[in-house]
Amino acid sequence: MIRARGLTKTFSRRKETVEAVKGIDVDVAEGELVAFLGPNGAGKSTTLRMLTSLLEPTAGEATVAGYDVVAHPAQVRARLGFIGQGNGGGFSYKVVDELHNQGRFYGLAPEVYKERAADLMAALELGGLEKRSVQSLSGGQRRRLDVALGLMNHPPLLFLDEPTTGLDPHSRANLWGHITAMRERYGMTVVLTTHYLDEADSMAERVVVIDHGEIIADAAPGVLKRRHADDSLTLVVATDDGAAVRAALPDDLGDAELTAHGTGLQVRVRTAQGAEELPVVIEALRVAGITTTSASARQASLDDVFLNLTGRSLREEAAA
Ligand SMILES: Nc1ncnc2c1ncn2[C@@H]1O[C@H](COP(=O)(O)OP(=O)(O)OP(=O)(O)O)[C@@H](O)[C@H]1O
Repeated sequence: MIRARGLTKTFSRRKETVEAVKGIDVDVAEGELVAFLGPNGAGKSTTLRMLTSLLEPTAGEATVAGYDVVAHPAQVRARLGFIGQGNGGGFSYKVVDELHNQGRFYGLAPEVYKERAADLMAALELGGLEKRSVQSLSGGQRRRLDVALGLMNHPPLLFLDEPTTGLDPHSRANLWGHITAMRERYGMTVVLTTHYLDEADSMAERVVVIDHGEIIADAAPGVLKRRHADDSLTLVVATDDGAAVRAALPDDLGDAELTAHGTGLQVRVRTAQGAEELPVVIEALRVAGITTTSASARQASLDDVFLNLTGRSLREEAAA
């Protein structure tokens, strides 16, 4: 569905040159749900804008739905829905007029766009809001209207630029439910950008991690975590004999970090096995005569992946 090679965008601002996207290669197959994840300014929006033909690449090439984005922008646009950051159209328009205008924009016949608008309003929980002005809608309703606008031409490919930014957790979950339902209904390929780690982790089938205009990792969230981060186990033991603790721990664990904890020690180890390793560790300590007083396992997150790849925390950068 998407094939990009050496895609590059350089902006010139006064004397300054910004290399926003530095020669990325990416393929997206039909039906995939892919999230571009990265901090502010990483080049996510610029990539999306090139793939949607809104912005001409400085170098490289991309085909979307079989058409070159530079040579055939009209054919590309006819096959995709694009939901940018906080658009939502003319504020004073009524919801239903916005959808009908979008249908006219795509050259649909009135009976077609009216039926689609009614269908999408029902499917996206916008029923009853037809006559309301766009500016009177809540943030979550606005984003659902954005999704409806992006789907008016029944595109085989949907691009969403930070669809859930600014929404509360409940509205985010609700919008996700709608995006996945729409995807199943229309069999769409979905490409989105986000800087919400948990969202990329739980919703995307594939995460393309982008930093400073380059793709630094590209795989399913579970694969990224297995490849680039470890789960960790934290235990508190009732002894302050660090050497005995180290000697008792199974050999396949990483180096243990020991810190004083009351009269005992807190033990932190990395493991590729996850929580299943916890009973094994507790038993190994018990056999060595060491009592464990508390224990927990923490799963690796995509933030650990980003941290291990870049030395920076995406969580902190996203909050900054
Ligand atoms: N029109 C422009 N003119 C000059 N520089 C630009 C322009 N658009 C983007 N940039 C710069 O290109 C870089 C990448 O920006 P881009 O918006 O693609 O990042 P992003 O990953 O989408 O970030 P965000 O999450 O903040 O949207 C940034 O340094 C940005 O300042």
